[in-house]
Amino acid sequence: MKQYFCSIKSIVQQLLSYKRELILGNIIAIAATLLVVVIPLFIPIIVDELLLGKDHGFISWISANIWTTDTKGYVLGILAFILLLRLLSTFLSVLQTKIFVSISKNITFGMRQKLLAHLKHVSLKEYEMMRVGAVTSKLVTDVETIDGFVSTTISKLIVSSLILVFSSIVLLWIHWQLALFILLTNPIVVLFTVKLSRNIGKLKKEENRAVELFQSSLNETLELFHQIRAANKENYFFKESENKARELKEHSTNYGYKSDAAMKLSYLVFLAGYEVFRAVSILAVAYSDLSVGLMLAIFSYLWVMVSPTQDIINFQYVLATAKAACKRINTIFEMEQEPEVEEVENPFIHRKAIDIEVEGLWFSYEKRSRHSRPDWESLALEGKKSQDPRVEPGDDGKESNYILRNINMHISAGSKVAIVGASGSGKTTLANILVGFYPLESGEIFYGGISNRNLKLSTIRENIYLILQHPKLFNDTMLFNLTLGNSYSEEAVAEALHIAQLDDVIARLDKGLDTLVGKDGIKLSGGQRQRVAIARMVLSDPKVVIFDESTSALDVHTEAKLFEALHDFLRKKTVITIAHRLSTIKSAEFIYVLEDGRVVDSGTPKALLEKDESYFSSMI
Ligand SMILES: Nc1ncnc2c1ncn2[C@@H]1O[C@H](COP(=O)(O)OP(=O)(O)OP(=O)(O)O)[C@@H](O)[C@H]1O
Repeated sequence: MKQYFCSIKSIVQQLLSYKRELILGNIIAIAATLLVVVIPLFIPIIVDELLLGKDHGFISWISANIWTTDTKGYVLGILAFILLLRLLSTFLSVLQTKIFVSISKNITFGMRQKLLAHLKHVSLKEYEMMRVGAVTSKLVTDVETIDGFVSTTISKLIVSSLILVFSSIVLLWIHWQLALFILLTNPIVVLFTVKLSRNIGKLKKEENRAVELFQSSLNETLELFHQIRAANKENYFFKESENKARELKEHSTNYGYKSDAAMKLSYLVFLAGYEVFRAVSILAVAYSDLSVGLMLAIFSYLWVMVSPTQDIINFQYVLATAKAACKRINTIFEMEQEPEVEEVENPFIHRKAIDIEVEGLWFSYEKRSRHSRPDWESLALEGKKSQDPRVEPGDDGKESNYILRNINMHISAGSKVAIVGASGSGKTTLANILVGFYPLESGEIFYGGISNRNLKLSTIRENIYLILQHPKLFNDTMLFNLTLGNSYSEEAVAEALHIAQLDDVIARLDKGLDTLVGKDGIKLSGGQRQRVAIARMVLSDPKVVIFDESTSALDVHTEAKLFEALHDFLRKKTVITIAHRLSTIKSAEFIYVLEDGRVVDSGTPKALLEKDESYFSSMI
C-alpha cells in the first residue's frame, strides 16, 4: 500500500493537479482585482482636473471621445462607472470563490479519504490502543485547519501578491522616489511578523491536542456510560471530561488572544508604516512636483495594499498552523497496518470444507524488534526434546511475554474440534490469529495446504467466521444487524433466524426485523445478541466456523436446541469450538487442551477422559 504523508509539499502537489481550475480561478481573480485596483486612479482625475484645474488629459479625452458634460455630469458619470466596476468585481470574486472552495474541499475530502483508507487497514493491535476521540478529532479539526491553509493559499496568496505588484507599479509611476521608500520599508514589517508567527503554530498544535484529549475523554465516558453508572462513578468520569474541557479552554484562550495579538501587532507595525508614508507623501507635495490629487491616489493605494499585506502576513500563521496540523494527522498515517499479502492461490475455492494446520506458532502482544525475537537456530541446537526443532526460548525471562508458545495443531477438513483450557491460557488469542486478526510472531498456519503468508487476510476472513463471545451490534434495525448491509433473500434470513433460535425473539419485537435494537443492541439480552451473531454467521455461510464462547450466555436448554438446529448446517464445515462448559463441546471429535499458551494435551474426548489428570476430565 502506497504510504501517504501529510506535508506542505504534498498539499501543493495536489493543488497542482487542479491546474485547469487554478488557472481559470486565478484569471477570474485577477480580473476581479484589476477592476477594483484601478478605482483609486480616478481620484487624481476628479480632484486635479475637476477641482484644481490641473490637466492630466483624461477629462479632455472623455470629452473628445465619449461624452461632453459639466463637472456634475463627469462626477456622476465616473461614480456610475466606479459602481459598475465594483459590481462586476464582486460577481467575479463570487465565481472565483466557488472555484477555489471546490478545489480546497476536494483536497480535504481526499485527505479524509486517505485517512479512512489507512484506518480501514490498521492492525488490530493499533486499534486496541487507539483513542477513538483522538482519531476523530484529527479527522475533523486538523483536516479543517488544512482546509483553511489550502483555501487561503489558492484564493489569497496569488491575488494578494498581484495587488501588491500592481499597486507598486502604479506607485512607481506616480512618484518613484516615494514608491521606492514604501517598497523598501515594507519587507521590514514582513520580517517582523515572520518572527511572531513561529510560536503561533506551536500554540495551535497545543490547542488541537487539547481538543483531542477532551473529545477522547468525552467519547469514552459516553461509550461506557452504562458501566460508569453501574459503578456509580458518573462524578469521577464527568469531572475528568470537565477537566479536559478546562484545559481546552486554557489552550484556546492562549491561542486565541496570542495569535490575535500577534496579528494585531503585525498590523500595528504596518499602520505605523502607513502613517509614516502618509507624512512623507505630504512632504513630497510640499517639496516636489507631486500634485494633491496624486497624493490622494497614493493614500488610496496604501489602503488598497492593507488587506493583501495582511493576507500575506496571515499566510505565515496559516502555514505554521497547517504544518502543526499535518504533524498530528501523520500520527494516523504512522499507525501500523495489517500486512499486505500477494495471493497465489485461494484454497477455499471449490472446496466445501478445509483443513487447518498450525505449525510452531509463537505469539506475543508486545511489539518486538527483530533483535528481541528468539534465536531459533541456536535454540534448535539445544532443544532436542521438543517436538519442534524450535524449542522455547531459554531461561532469560523473555519467554514469559509469549501468550502462545510453539502451538502445533492439525484440524482436518470437516472435523469438529474443541479447544479447552483455563481462563487466560490463550484460546481467544489463538482464535484471533486463525482469522488473521494478529500477525504471527513465528510459525505458519496452512489453510488447505496454503500458508498464511500467501493468503490475503480478506480471503481468510471471508471463509473463516469467528463468532465472538460479546458480539457488537449496531444501533440500527434488527435486519441490518443480521445482514450488515449485504442483500439476502427473505427465505435465507428466515432460515438463519430459525437456526439461531431467534424466531420467537423477532415475533416479540414491536416492528419485527425493522425494530431498532438500540445502542450496542441494548434492547436484546446477552444470549439474544449471541444468537444474532450466530444468525449472521449462518447467512455468510463460511467454510470454517470458530465459536469462541459464543453460546456462553445461553441456558443449557436453548444451547442444546441451537446446536441441534445447527447440526445440518455445520455437518460439512470445519468447526472449532472454544468453551468452558462441557455441554458446548460434547460433540467434539478431537480436543486440544491449552495451558499457559502451550498445547499440553490433545486427543479424542474418550482418550482424554481415560486419563486421570486432564483439564478435560476436570470439566466434568
Ligand atoms: N489484546 C490484548 N492485548 C494484550 N494482552 C492480551 C490481549 N488479549 C489477551 N491478552 C492477554 O493474553 C492472555 C491470553 O488471553 P486470552 O483471551 O487469549 O485467553 P483465554 O484462554 O481466551 O481466556 P478466557 O477463557 O478467559 O477467555 C491473557 O493473559 C491476556 O491478558
